[in-house]
Amino acid sequence: MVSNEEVFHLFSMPVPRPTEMHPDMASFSFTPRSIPYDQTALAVLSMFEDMGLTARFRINKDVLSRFALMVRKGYREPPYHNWAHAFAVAHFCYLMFKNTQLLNYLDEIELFALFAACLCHDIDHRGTTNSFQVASGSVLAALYCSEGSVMERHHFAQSMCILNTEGCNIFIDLPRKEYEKALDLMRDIILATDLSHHLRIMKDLETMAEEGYDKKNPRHRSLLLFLLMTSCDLSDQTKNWTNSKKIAELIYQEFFSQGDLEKATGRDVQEMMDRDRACIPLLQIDFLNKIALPVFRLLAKIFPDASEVLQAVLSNRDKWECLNTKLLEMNAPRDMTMFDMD
Ligand SMILES: COc1ccc(Cl)c(-c2nnc3c(C)nc4ccc(C(=O)NCC(C)C)cc4n23)c1
Ligand SMILES: [Mg+2]
Ligand SMILES: [Zn+2]
Repeated sequence: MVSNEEVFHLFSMPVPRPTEMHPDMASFSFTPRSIPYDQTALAVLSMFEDMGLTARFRINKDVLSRFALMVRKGYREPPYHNWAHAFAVAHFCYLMFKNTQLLNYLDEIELFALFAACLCHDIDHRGTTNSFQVASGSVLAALYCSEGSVMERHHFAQSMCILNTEGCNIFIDLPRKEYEKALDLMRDIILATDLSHHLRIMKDLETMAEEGYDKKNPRHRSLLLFLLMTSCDLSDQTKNWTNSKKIAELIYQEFFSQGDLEKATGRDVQEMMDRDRACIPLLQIDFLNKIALPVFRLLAKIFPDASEVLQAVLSNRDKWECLNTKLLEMNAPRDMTMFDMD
């Protein structure tokens, strides 16, 4: 639970417009990680306000304050899957609202659920993967491994716990039908953050982009929400090279810590988790080519106003190619030590 002082401190502050917090907060090139941790809760309120969600859904300011603080507190401190990641993910959702005609594609309840899901989507992450949960026989695996998406089911369960906490339910004043819709959307969107789910629907996403988005088609509406969620989840790759490289450093700190644990317990280690075998530039080129670029190509095709983010990802992929060539020429290691170099 968050203290009443914390809630009162946030609740009593006038909510600035996002661009009053940071002049370029509404532009795709803005890096949300440059917002200090102690300003992020106010920034969440500011984005809710600026998207018109507070007014449209009569979200009580002290409930929204308590919700934002509870969600932030629900994150642990692994190198990557922490509150800074969740905040950056939600900020990209806000950028899509500000830079595209998002409400011509989705309705407001879907935007509300998407933004809330972005904030909550990795809550209580331990910095380890679904397969690690199952292999290590964790409590979460015991709870969820029969359905798969172990961590994502836990993130959703934790989110529901917060909504069921006194004074934290931002959906509470919605009419019953909209309330149920919002929670169903939260569930489907958070479960869709499992990359293996994304890989399963890639063909359907491509078909939808080919045919053209049809907002009267419920399947298209769901697919679009999942594409938007994955775009937000990978949005660190749409920023400048410094950001992209820093994110890789954080992710491989997490992956290699898991690999160390797996080695210590005599289990098989995937190459991308093994600090002695992983070649970071090659792994990143592979991830950008096979996962991130297809996502942002689809996003740019459906939202031409977002084309600049695809260019940024292409540029980062090219930077990894250059860096890989340079390290090869220098016969330099391409492991964690590469992050010490510029
Ligand atoms: C959308 O859900 C997630 C969940 C977890 C993570 Cl870490 C990410 C994520 N976000 N940014 C990145 C970057 C820059 N590189 C990554 C390299 C590999 C993988 C990975 O999981 N590879 C195995 C899989 C393809 C079977 C994920 C990477 N990633 C996204
Ligand atoms: Mg996740
Ligand atoms: Zn995430």
